[in-house]
Amino acid sequence: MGVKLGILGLGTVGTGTVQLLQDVAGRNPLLQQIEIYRVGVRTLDKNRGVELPAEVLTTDLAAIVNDPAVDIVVELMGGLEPARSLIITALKNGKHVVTANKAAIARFGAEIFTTANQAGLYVMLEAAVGGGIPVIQPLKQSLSVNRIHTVTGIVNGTTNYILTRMQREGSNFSDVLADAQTLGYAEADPTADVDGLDAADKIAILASLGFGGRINLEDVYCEGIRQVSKTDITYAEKLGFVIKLLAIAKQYTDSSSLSVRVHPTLVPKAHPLASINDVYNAILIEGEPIGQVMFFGPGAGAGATASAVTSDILNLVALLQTSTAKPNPLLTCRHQHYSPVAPITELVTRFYARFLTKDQPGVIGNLGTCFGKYGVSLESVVQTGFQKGLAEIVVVSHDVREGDFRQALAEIQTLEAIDSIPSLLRVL
Ligand SMILES: NC(=O)C1=CN([C@@H]2O[C@H](COP(=O)(O)OP(=O)(O)OC[C@H]3O[C@@H](n4cnc5c(N)ncnc54)[C@H](OP(=O)(O)O)[C@@H]3O)[C@@H](O)[C@H]2O)C=CC1
Ligand SMILES: N[C@@H](CC=O)C(=O)O
Ligand code: NA
Repeated sequence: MGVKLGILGLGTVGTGTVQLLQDVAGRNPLLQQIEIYRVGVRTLDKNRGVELPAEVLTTDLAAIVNDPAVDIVVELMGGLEPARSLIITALKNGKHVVTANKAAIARFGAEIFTTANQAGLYVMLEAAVGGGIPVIQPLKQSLSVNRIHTVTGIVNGTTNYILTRMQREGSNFSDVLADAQTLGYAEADPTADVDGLDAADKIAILASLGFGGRINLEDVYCEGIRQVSKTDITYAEKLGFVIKLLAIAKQYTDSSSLSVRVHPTLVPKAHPLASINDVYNAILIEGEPIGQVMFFGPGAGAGATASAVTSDILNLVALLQTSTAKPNPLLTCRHQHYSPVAPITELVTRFYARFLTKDQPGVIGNLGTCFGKYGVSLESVVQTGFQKGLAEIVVVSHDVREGDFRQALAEIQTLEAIDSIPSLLRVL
């Protein structure tokens, strides 16, 4: 047969991809030219939900990437090692690579793309961001004539699923996480989802494509959703917001640096990202001259992610059939420099903060005075609840430099009437 695949991993995404490739009727006819030649797994004695000839399954993944018969290596095992070394070896052996592994690309992208470019090979990663949503190829091709200003995304299905159910049902965080794991959305170690690290990997990749420079992952500010409480979801709702884990990359207008960050954010209910629920992802891209364009779809799960993986395989099959000696510049990743990323203290944004205070006269006045001292102006102040004999005060600020807001909070924390500041969230 035609093009031989060596697939590394037969878990959620690997199984979805094999199922798609084994059921090609009614899909693109080029799929008929693909042979599932080898599939590498950790253990052979698992029920996989797909039928494969015994000689196809192997636990020797090194043999797959070294096998001269393999044309394309499809890395769907996840993790950093041995995924990284297997990808590098595959490239050194002249094989194109398809991967869903945002963790490896965000950390080892420089090494992987340099190796690929030197060998005139492609590394395709549509499944790595937004699951089934086509967003990598549009950024590389259809949108690449634009000057990109901002990329704002809900790019982690697991946390969006958790926040949606917490909001809708008042459910408890850990029960909903268990459901997301059962549904195959979560990473092998779900802390990568919950702590925002998976979203940070993805926004680093999107920023790199959108702004044309590598992103050092350590420069990406990252907060997850562990501290988002039912109380804040309820307050946000009353104030006209929903809470979403947003990944944002933005070009500062007055400098060459970027803001690249992941954090739970209060999103106004009328904003297009506010209605993206469950495992769905959406990526809102703003650029010149296009204006706003939003990509929406399933961000995780076997079938959706298999669609993205298989579309990358299909692109490579088409290239292998029509191949010219020169790589297609719209499919490669060639930038070498790192984009400067500004520290989070330079961010200018609105804030939501919740305070527990003694219930005594003058507390709101003291808060206002302290904020005023650091140039923080308040958009709203509400005192509605009581918790364990303490008054609960919620403020939303106007746009303010994060460093100034934090200085004000540090001083407020020392006020005698302040018990604690249980929540601090940014507002879109
Ligand atoms: N799940 C999703 O919705 C999405 C996942 N992704 C990405 O896709 C990749 C795969 O994810 P997913 O399918 O969920 O992961 P799973 O944990 O479900 O599957 C991983 C597969 O890789 C195999 N594997 C892992 N390590 C080794 C090893 N050292 N040697 C041999 N085989 C190994 C496992 O073998 P065995 O079965 O024998 O244990 C398993 O078949 C990850 O990079 C993930 O981030 C991207 C988008 C969405
Ligand atoms: N764990 C990830 C899977 C897709 O990348 C998520 O929940 O989005
Ligand atoms: Na995608």
